[in-house]
Amino acid sequence: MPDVAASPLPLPLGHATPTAPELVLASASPRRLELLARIGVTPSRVLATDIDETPLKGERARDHAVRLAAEKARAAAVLAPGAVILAGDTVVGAGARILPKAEDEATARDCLALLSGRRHRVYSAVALITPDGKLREAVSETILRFKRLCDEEMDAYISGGEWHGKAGGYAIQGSAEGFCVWLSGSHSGVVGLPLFETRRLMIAGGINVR
Ligand SMILES: Cc1cn([C@H]2C[C@H](O)[C@@H](COP(=O)(O)OP(=O)(O)OP(=O)(O)O)O2)c(=O)[nH]c1=O
Repeated sequence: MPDVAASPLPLPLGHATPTAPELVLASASPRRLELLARIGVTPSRVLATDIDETPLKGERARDHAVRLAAEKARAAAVLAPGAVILAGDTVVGAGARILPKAEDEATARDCLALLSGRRHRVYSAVALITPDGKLREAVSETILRFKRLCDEEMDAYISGGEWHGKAGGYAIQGSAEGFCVWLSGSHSGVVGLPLFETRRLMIAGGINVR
């Protein structure tokens, strides 16, 4: 009969060690929580941060996403010392422009007009701070092309409200996927947390992930 007591017990998923530090998700985005659950990770706490998300002069979309994810993680680390902190940031870039997070209809409409019939990129950055203070960072880049949108399509999309609070004024996880001719990169990244990069960072940080 095997010596059951001697065999190591599997650690609960999403935990670092048997005396695991708590895992804090530094994000108010419900999408990030749902995406993390898909790789078996349940944070012990969710902490929304309030950082200035204004792009720096001349800042590129990729650099902006990486900087903001790190700033969110650092802000949460101050509030939860000794915890493992995970943060993310998703930025839509069209040409040299960083598109805003749409908080009103006019902004969402401007974003859709810019994205209509052309390619754009979504950068989704993830930052992990471990209790030793080390910051690990990763970013996914996804290229998407939307069909040319007619006025009726734009009006219907705007009245549906899915754009609210979303970078670039759309949510690929909703009806906007019907506008997407193709995408190349990370679907989870576009939604808010690139799961391949996130899982890799967590494993590098000593977190047990499915
Ligand atoms: C492009 C795109 C973005 N988004 C979302 C992901 C992010 O929640 C949001 C971009 O804003 P973020 O600043 O990345 O995140 P947030 O403000 O929602 O949350 P927090 O700063 O507290 O972490 O846009 C979608 O849900 N679907 C999409 O297709």
